[in-house]
Amino acid sequence: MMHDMSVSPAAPATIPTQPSPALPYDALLLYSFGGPNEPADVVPFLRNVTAGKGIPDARLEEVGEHYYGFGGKSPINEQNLALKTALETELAARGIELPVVWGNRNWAPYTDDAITELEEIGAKRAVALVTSAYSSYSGCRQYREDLAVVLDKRGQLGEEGSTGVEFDKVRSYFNHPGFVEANVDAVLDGYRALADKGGDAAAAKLIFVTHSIPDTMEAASRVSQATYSQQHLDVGELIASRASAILRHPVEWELAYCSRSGPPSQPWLEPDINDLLTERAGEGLRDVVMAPIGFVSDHMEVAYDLDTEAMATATELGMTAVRAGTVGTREPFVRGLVDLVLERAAIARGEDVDEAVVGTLPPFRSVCAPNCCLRRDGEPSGVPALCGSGLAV
Ligand SMILES: CC1=C(CCC(=O)O)c2cc3nc(cc4[nH]c(cc5[nH]c(cc1n2)c(C)c5CCC(=O)O)c(CCC(=O)O)c4C)C(CCC(=O)O)=C3C
Ligand SMILES: [Fe+2]
Repeated sequence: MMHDMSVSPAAPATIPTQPSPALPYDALLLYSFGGPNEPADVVPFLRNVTAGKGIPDARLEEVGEHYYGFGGKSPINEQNLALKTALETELAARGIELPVVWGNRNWAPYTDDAITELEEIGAKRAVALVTSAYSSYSGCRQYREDLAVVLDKRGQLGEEGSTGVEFDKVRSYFNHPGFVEANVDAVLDGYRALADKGGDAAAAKLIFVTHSIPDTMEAASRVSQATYSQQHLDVGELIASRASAILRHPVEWELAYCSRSGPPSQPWLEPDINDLLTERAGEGLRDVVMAPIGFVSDHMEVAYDLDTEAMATATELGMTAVRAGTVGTREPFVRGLVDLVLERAAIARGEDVDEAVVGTLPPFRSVCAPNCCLRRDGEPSGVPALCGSGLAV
């Protein structure tokens, strides 16, 4: 394996590999959601996120309070900077020259800022790495649409796609070995933390948590081989069975959701983590490890919905609960992301690639299908999207 430095003598990191394994790409776009840095950012950030989404004002005020409770600052930006540094370090260690540019859909540095930076460094063809592991409108297509919308505003969207910097995207990576391995490590740390807290690890339930989405978005996400929830269930089984093998006791697990929004009349994926804790406590469950596999780092949803709200619920119910970490900058995750970038590059070069994958689902598409991950089934978004087979909506 390329990353196994033990098999080759130490080489200076400055010697470029010829030809670069990242070709045809000359830059990596670390593409994320964004979040506020200070109280004055909160309302404009929420406006950016919710433009035209029909989220009730009451929900927005409530979410605003979550941010104000943390000084108006989301942890997400610092975490993305840490991931950027980790990616740069991993690329340098492998002798790969590929500048990393960071951009967000909803806060500075915006997509537009990132494209400007790409132009400034002379990039012609970038590969986008989105900070969402699972495929759905929110975690995939919305990023692809944002690229097209921003290029259009810059006067750089032609019939065939970008007339400026070109973009491809790394596939949804929830079932890549690096992501799964890092989550197994995080879950094992969670079980250790539970034991430290006096919990009964052998009797504990492992509850995976992810962001809820509307049922309609879930249904539309199936276009790419398996729906959003099925993707979680597939890696959940894998993470739990691997953790169980290492812990040497059975690990029972379930999937729960957090951060529901939208009007109450609109069905979203359930059970909510708080409802599930309440129900299981009623059945006698005392010990819980919550593992937020739906998030790649400790976003506000993790800091508020899990560490604050769900923890309070668990405490009220008399449970011993811990929250496992997110993959963050864990070594297997970062290594896996760089492997994925090189895999995407090989696909772009037209090579026959053996895509690394774990679980029962196939590797997700690197080039999205025309109707992939629409917002709602059968309803074309009306917005062109990059990184697919054509600009078709
Ligand atoms: C699947 C999914 C992910 C996981 C994948 C990924 O990681 O990308 C995710 C991530 C995130 N969501 C975030 C924040 C928000 N999401 C909102 C609203 C929504 N999210 C949705 C889905 C998802 N969202 C959906 C279907 C909506 C309804 C509106 C719509 O249909 O689009 C709202 C509006 C208020 C509210 O309703 O809560 C906010 C403020 C932040 C930043 C956190 C921080 O600051 O640390 C992050 C990383
Ligand atoms: Fe969200």
